Amino acid sequence: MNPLYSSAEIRAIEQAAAAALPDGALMQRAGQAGANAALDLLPFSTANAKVLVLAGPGNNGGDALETAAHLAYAGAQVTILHFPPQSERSAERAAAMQRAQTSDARFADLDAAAIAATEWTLVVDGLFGIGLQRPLAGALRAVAETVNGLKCSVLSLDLPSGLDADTGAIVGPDGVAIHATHTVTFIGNKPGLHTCDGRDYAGLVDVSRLDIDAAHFAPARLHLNDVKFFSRHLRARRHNTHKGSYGNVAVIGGAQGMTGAPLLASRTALNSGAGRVYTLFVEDALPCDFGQPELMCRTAAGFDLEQATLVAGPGLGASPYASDMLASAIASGSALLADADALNLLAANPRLQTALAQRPGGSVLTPHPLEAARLLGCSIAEVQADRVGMARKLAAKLNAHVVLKGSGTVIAAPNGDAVINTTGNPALATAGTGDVLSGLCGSLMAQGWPMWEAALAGVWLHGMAADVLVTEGAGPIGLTAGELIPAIRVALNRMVQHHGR
Ligand SMILES: NC(=O)C1=CN([C@@H]2O[C@H](COP(=O)(O)OP(=O)(O)OC[C@H]3O[C@@H](n4cnc5c(N)ncnc54)[C@H](O)[C@@H]3O)[C@@H](O)[C@H]2O)[C@@H](O)CC1
Ligand SMILES: Nc1ncnc2c1ncn2[C@@H]1O[C@H](COP(=O)(O)OP(=O)(O)O)[C@@H](O)[C@H]1O
Ligand SMILES: [K+]
Repeated sequence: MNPLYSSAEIRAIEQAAAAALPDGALMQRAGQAGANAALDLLPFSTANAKVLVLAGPGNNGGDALETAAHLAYAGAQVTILHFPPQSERSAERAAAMQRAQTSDARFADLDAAAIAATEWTLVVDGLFGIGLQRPLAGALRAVAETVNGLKCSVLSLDLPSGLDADTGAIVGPDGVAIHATHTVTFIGNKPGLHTCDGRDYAGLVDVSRLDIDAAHFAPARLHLNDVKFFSRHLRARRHNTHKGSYGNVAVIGGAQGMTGAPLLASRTALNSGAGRVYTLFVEDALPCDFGQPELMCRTAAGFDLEQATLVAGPGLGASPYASDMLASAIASGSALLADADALNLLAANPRLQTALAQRPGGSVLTPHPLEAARLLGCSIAEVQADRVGMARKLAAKLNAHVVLKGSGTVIAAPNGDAVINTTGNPALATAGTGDVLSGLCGSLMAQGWPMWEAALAGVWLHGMAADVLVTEGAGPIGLTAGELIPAIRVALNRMVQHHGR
């Protein structure tokens, strides 16, 4: 089920596994896995391949030296740029060094200009792994910047050097990281490869467990999103059903000048299967959504909030009336998703936060990083520096299922379970896509999905729809939020056909 491990967990697994193995076995296996991944990226005639191997001062550098020796034995022209430790730190690294020295790999003290002057087939990045403690500086930084300017493939060992394995943030301040096209990561998969800057810097990720016994892996509390987590709720429709069988959604929003947001959320809710959808306006209601006349457009005043799953926030505004409506939604017994302005109103009102946290059934919150920062009373940079930690913190604080949006969306439950999503792309970086997501999650909740699974499936489908549209050429540039809606409908129906019972 795609577990993700923190660097502390990886070190514990590594220690336990190493204790039962001959000295250096894990580094040798890492080197073999690195070489296999590299060979996959080289032409069949290895002798023509020019490979630059960057070997740092720690054990990641040891993995690189092992990799270099294997590639040299396979016939590639290997050049090693070695950053030696102040004193050799481990017997295993020393043994790796010896193997590299006795191979045909060439050690060369290349500066940035010399690196840039050669046409490399591949660069293998073994500067730093999970032991990085500060930003890359001096010669290391210059090498990383030069490599980032090359056109060839770049394979990072364990993780792109300069990236934080736990958070996916580039270690700073003002840090740089190797921009890899491929990463082979060792022992277990790592959250930092999949969120924040991780997706941009890691490229295609492959996990090599180094043949470590499964008994050494404790159950993880963090996973990559997987259809298996929610597939049992993908149900084929029974013939003997009617609109009342598929739930009601009421989207609460639509202040003056912001009527588009609740319409996008409402249209998505309808097109993803909710039986009836109400669009509730806190100011003057539109008479009808002429593009989707099935929606029931009403003023929020007088609507019985007990009769629908509530999606509060799209275009809600910050008026006292909007705040009162949110308070009523929180006080209702209906399932509740809060997005956008509802989150800003919550951030500004500790009493609403207390009421939300005390809801017996909990709630779903879908903040982007700025909304999360407001709710947590910190900066956007602090949220982005630890997206998983901050999503968990917010989930615990507000007793809610939190969807922290952005590249590698994090879904966190109040009990600390968390998932990083793998679908989606920068086509989604456009106005209104968040409204589509809130309507989709609300729709699944109205159709009886538990909040956790609705959030996982909603985020998955939303990203999948964007991925399909990009494959078809409708993005990433210029995709509009409304185009996601029919693509989500197709993706959902396909998933039900494939997995539903
Ligand atoms: N020990 C083992 O048995 C295994 C280790 N593995 C590899 O070892 C890596 C972890 O090794 P380490 O703990 O040695 O850590 P790293 O190799 O990531 O680097 C740590 C070393 O770099 C120095 N350092 C940290 N940041 C620096 C910076 N910005 N500038 C200059 N120097 C800096 C540290 O003082 C330390 O000497 C993993 O990522 C993985 O690649 C794998 O070989 C699996 C087995
Ligand atoms: N670069 C990106 N990669 C992947 N997903 C993205 C990216 N940028 C935005 N998204 C997704 O798009 C949606 C944007 O939501 P939000 O910021 O609330 O937009 P809006 O308020 O305009 O609707 C979220 O689901 C977010 O995860
Ligand atoms: K690395």
